[in-house]
Amino acid sequence: MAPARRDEGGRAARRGVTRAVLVTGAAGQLGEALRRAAWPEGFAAVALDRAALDLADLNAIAGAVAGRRWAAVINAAAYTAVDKAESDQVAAWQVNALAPAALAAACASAAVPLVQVSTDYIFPGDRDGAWEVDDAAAPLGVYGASKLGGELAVRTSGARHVIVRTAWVMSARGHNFVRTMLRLAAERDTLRVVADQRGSPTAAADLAAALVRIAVRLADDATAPTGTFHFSNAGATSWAGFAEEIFRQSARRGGPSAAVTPIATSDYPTPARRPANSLLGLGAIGAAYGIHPRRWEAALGDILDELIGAPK
Ligand SMILES: NC(=O)C1=CN([C@@H]2O[C@H](COP(=O)(O)OP(=O)(O)OC[C@H]3O[C@@H](n4cnc5c(N)ncnc54)[C@H](OP(=O)(O)O)[C@@H]3O)[C@@H](O)[C@H]2O)C=CC1
Ligand SMILES: Cc1cn([C@H]2C[C@H](O)[C@@H](COP(=O)(O)OP(=O)(O)O[C@H]3O[C@@H](C)C(=O)[C@@H](O)[C@H]3O)O2)c(=O)[nH]c1=O
Ligand SMILES: [Mg+2]
Repeated sequence: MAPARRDEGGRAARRGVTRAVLVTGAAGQLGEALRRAAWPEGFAAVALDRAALDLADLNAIAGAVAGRRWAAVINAAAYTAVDKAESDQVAAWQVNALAPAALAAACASAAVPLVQVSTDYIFPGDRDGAWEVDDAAAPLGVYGASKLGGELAVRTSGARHVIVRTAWVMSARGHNFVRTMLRLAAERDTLRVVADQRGSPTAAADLAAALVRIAVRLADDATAPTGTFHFSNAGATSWAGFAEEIFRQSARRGGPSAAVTPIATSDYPTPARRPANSLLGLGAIGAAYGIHPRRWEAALGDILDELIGAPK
């Protein structure tokens, strides 16, 4: 348990009360990481997967929030299939915008703070430099647009809230670029990967630790900072640079690797357009919450330790 949090959690623990935080999307990368995260003494995650709470069911959402005195709610569920969303708009908006609207309305009624997770893909990506929390959003695709709809619903709900935008989430489990690259490398010697889209890979575990800190602070402190923040691991790369680092670190551990041929986005046609630059400015979350993420290469190392083993 995190010693820094003993005071807040300790009071509840002494009273024998566990303060429960409702987590949606329990089976996703972030939901799993929130379940495994180190919660401070006195706090526990109650993580619900789709079978336990289907976000397509707005009445079920209202019932889940009203059914218990939650310390906070973290919405880790989302429709994350970026390309499929282009031809499946209603489903994407249902999960990414209407469900957060229903969660936020229920949180507002129950006076429960809400942590909503959003994405770098709400930005157009059409200039260099990091995107700051108050920069104008202009999503290029349905996924980003639906996630922006979710932000707006939460922001206007009256619920005390924090919206955390993140990027390029990776984990030893679930669907992500690291696992895709390792799988493809086992089948091919050379992979073509786009080199003109830049961003920051982010370990689900690191994001989860930041969200735990934020949710606990919101639960404990009525003056905790609210609003919109960014969290990614530190540093920037392209998808091609990311792939090269995956294979460099995988090879060091005796895992699969492949040569990476850098290509242009125009040579890798996909249904959804993606931002060319989606770097997120981390100043706001550092100033408000004292959260200063480590570099993405180190976070990737932990994931490969888990997937492959320690470096030889
Ligand atoms: N993955 C990424 O690269 C990025 C993610 N984000 C955001 O981070 C958050 C977490 O994403 P991540 O964990 O990576 O995503 P995943 O795709 O790994 O997990 C999303 C989870 O949401 C669940 N879900 C989808 N639809 C419903 C529904 N109708 N009812 C209940 N649950 C549902 C899925 O359930 P099931 O398993 O049953 O399909 C899945 O377990 C999301 O808000 C996402 O938009 C932001 C930037 C990057
Ligand atoms: C598999 C593959 C992908 N690519 C390209 C396609 C795309 O431009 C880029 C990344 O592809 P992916 O489909 O893995 O990533 P994508 O689904 O776009 O990932 C996004 O997911 C959502 C949920 C987010 O919120 C974003 O932050 C981001 O993480 O790599 C290649 O160039 N070569 C390849 O072999
Ligand atoms: Mg994808």
